[in-house]
Amino acid sequence: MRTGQNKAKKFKLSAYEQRINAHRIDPRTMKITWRDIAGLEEVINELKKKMIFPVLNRHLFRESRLLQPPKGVLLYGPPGCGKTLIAKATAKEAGFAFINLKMSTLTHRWYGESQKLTAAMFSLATKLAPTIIFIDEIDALLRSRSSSDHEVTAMMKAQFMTLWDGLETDHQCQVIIMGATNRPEDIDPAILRRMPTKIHIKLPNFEQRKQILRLILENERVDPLIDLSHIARETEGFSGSDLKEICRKAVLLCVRDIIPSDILSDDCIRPINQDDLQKATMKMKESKSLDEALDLPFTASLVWH
Ligand SMILES: Nc1ncnc2c1ncn2[C@@H]1O[C@H](COP(=O)(O)OP(=O)(O)OP(=O)(O)O)[C@@H](O)[C@H]1O
Repeated sequence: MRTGQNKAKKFKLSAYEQRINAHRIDPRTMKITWRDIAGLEEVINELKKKMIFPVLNRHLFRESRLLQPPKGVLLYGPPGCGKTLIAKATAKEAGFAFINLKMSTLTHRWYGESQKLTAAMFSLATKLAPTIIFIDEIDALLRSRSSSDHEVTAMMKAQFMTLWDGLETDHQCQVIIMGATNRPEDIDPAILRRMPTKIHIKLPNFEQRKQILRLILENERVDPLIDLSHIARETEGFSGSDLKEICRKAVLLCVRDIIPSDILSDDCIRPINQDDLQKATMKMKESKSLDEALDLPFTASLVWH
């Protein structure tokens, strides 16, 4: 398969394209595959059917303008539920070039700069096609238009849409914008129309939480008596990212048991047991309720306490 990495070498890139190119990830070096995502089979199947299949089999749809892959896909839902994971795995599995940007990468205090970066993003993606441009926090710029819009923002939004429509006209050009947001209600309706495939990635339910826990602990040493159903029941309202943090905290409990012994053999860290997972869950609950009390968006704490 000819990947974006190979193709990029064949093209001369402008200075602005090179700046965007710094945000490109070669699908061959990407580690994430469908196997790294638990509980989202329906989402994966929808993406395979609506996006990957038509791009990889474009010869079948050459004559039809109606059977083209969408030029835009919106992934929306609460933080930490796998939107970025899904976008990366889609690019990896399909072998598409992947440009991973935050909206803030394109915005510059000088409109001229923003305009050139936006144009470079589209031109680089076209050169590398098939390409997924993944834009996290897509609502940050492409919010509903209002009279309070800064003139620069309004102009940039207009330019973005014009270039996007240019892709639409060239129906053989395989560039797909995948936007992610926690606030779909804030996105400009004109932008939403350009993303006909909208996928809601919700907080995981009981079964999904169990599957995520199983996957995260797959390669860890765990006590065979561990009851993941119990932890899944205890963690209603938790995201995949929260569950990962619980497992990380549980591993830290095992490590803490061996400190300060100094000579360590491979199997000196005991397996994670139910008690570790339950203690870690309690810690996470406390930390989440503190964040809620302070009205902070929850971010997994990186400090063990
Ligand atoms: N369904 C899942 N299966 C396996 N791991 C998951 C799943 N959902 C979340 N995770 C874990 O949570 C981490 C964060 O997920 P990700 O960055 O994809 O969330 P996101 O929805 O893009 O969040 P944000 O809106 O904050 O950018 C992942 O790296 C992974 O470890």
